[in-house]
Amino acid sequence: MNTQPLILTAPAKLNLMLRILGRRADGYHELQTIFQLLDYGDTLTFRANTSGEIQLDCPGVDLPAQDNLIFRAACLLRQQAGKPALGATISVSKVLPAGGGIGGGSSDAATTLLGLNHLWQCDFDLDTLAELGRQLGADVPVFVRGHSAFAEGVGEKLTPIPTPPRWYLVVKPDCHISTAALFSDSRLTRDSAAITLAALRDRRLDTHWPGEYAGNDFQPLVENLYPEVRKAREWLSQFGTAQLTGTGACVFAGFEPEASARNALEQLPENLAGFVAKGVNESPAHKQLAKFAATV
Ligand SMILES: C[C@](O)(CO)[C@H](O)COP(=O)(O)OP(=O)(O)OC[C@H]1O[C@@H](n2ccc(N)nc2=O)[C@H](O)[C@@H]1O
Ligand SMILES: Nc1ncnc2c1ncn2[C@@H]1O[C@H](COP(=O)(O)OP(=O)(O)OP(=O)(O)O)[C@@H](O)[C@H]1O
Repeated sequence: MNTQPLILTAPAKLNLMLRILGRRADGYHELQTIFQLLDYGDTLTFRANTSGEIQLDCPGVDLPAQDNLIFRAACLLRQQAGKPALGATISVSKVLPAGGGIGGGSSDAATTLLGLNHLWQCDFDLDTLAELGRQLGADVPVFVRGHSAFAEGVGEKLTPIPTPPRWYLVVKPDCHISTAALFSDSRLTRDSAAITLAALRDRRLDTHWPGEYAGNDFQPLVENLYPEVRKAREWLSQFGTAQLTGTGACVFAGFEPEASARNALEQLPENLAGFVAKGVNESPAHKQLAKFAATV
């Protein structure tokens, strides 16, 4: 066991496009999406021990510890390792809004699997950790694998895909959207045509990529149910194409250079929250973990 403290960033994601292709017999939906990882996220500090207890300090997440995805990820990993004496203290500095469509809870869970797998010396490979992650949520595997990617299935069939260097302004309207409620809404469009990975790859990686393939099938329904999301998107549209990420509530637009994004952030109306982040092809958590493994 490695008892050194390990500090990792749990990055946010954006869905640069999202198509709902259909509903499976188990109620889950077949999707196509592009996950864009961001160089911005929650900070998790892990300390491993042999107390058999997982202690979590996660201010800002209003849930009993046993429901927190971080706690659930740690317990699932320990169970898979078959070593009940494994323990850890985990403290979290939370910046990603829950119910934002930027995958904060999912990313926290994935980062916990990666961090404790290393400290506890479980030595599970990424395939095993991604499968454990899938049991916690459809968005967890992409954060485990740590690459911006084209995703199919329920979001777990991942093909890494390079994305253009770009900055994003992410805006959070003041509302919380339940992913489960949206997926089960009878008004949701579920019959989009599939696109091919080849079609995406054939497009030049210019600043507008993925161009005509952008868009999000949740957007019309979300904007109907939550007028504040439509207003936020309309405000952001003055700077370029703006769209919903995941099931919302956040909307985003791409910028180049960084100063343009920061300039737009300064003009953000008071009733909206927002942040600027860089789109990256590799997760900051993976980079930090590789550095830690090399130095400790
Ligand atoms: C909308 C996205 O954020 C796009 O990245 C994801 O598809 C949602 O992923 P997530 O939040 O990790 O979702 P989960 O926690 O696995 O599931 C929440 C609920 O959403 C529904 N759900 C989720 C993913 C999916 N492909 N089909 C679904 O129908 C299910 O009813 C599930 O009960
Ligand atoms: N560590 C955590 N951080 C945030 N939310 C958590 C956490 N653990 C459990 N949750 C629960 O998970 C729900 C979804 O969290 P998450 O931050 O992934 O939402 P989201 O950004 O809308 O996700 P998605 O993009 O997958 O729709 C929250 O509403 C919260 O109740």
